[in-house]
Amino acid sequence: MKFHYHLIVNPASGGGKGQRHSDIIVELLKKHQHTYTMYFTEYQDHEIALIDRLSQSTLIPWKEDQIEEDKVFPLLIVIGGDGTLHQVIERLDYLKNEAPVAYIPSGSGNDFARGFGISLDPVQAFWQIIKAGKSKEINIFSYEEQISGTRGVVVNSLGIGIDGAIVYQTVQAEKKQLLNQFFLSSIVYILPIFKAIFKQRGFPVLIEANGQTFNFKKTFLCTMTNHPYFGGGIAIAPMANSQSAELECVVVEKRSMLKIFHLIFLLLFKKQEKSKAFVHFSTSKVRIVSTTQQYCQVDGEVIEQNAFDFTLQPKIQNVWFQNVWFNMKE
Ligand SMILES: Nc1ncnc2c1ncn2[C@@H]1O[C@H](COP(=O)(O)OP(=O)(O)OP(=O)(O)O)[C@@H](O)[C@H]1O
Repeated sequence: MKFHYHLIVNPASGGGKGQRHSDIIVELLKKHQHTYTMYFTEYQDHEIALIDRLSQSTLIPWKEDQIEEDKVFPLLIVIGGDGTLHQVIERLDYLKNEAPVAYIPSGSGNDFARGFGISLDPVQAFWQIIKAGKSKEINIFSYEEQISGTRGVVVNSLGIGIDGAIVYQTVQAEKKQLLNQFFLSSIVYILPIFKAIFKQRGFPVLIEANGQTFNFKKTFLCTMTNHPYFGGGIAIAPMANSQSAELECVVVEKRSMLKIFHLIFLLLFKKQEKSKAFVHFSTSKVRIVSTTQQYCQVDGEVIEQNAFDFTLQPKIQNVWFQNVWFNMKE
């Protein structure tokens, strides 16, 4: 079987990492005499139009029993951050196209790559794709939200409360920074986190899972994830297993500020289970009802303040990578 690689590149991801990584990958493709076509995203959500076009004309599911020596399989490779990958996978899901997706992580957070064992080094990630040789299935999850009538997929995590508020405050700070060239960029990322933490009030959440109903009166964070990482490598759920078809549901209740900062400290050492404010459980399906106006994040993108009634369950995604790393330099 031969391959033709179709590369969707978000050059702006990771502050230009997408462009730099795509240059490296193109060099490798040329050197190893692979054929390829490049598609650069030029504006926000451009991935959707590109997937629509490729889905109609090119992308097909991988069928193990239809492999032929002289046939060429069109393999999609995404070069971008978690947001780009989310957009691509969500659109393929919407179009019911089961084509496999390969991925070169090039964002600032790269939680999907950390969670599923893809190297953050583009050369290593390239060989994880080339050496894979076939499509495989992983577990991500899908959601339906009753109040807005929306549905979609989650490749990393979906959270209501403080994580949504931090993403919101960070986006606002980034917008302001564009107007103020002299602002220190590291402060731009630290200040919104503190602002969100101090502003976040405890809020009621109802969770239905595993045939039980849980009522949390003063929720600070309520996050569903299928692997350990969120927020750019923070192991919010170290117990989550990316190989299992279960979701990990994490709830933190608001106590005093001192207890919140103690929990953040424990989090840095993956010892959060020592805190009584930290609750977690695994489930194959979950409903989360939050009746007050809260921010929500889906794979690091913010949903404006609202009430939410989410139902989430695992979903199979076809991917093209081996989670074995290769000692290849180029
Ligand atoms: N050329 C572009 N300019 C600006 N935004 C773009 C462009 N191409 C795609 N986008 C948008 O960028 C967002 C995704 O960014 P992405 O998450 O991949 O990078 P990141 O934010 O740097 O990484 P991470 O999520 O890992 O922190 C999507 O909303 C996508 O539509």
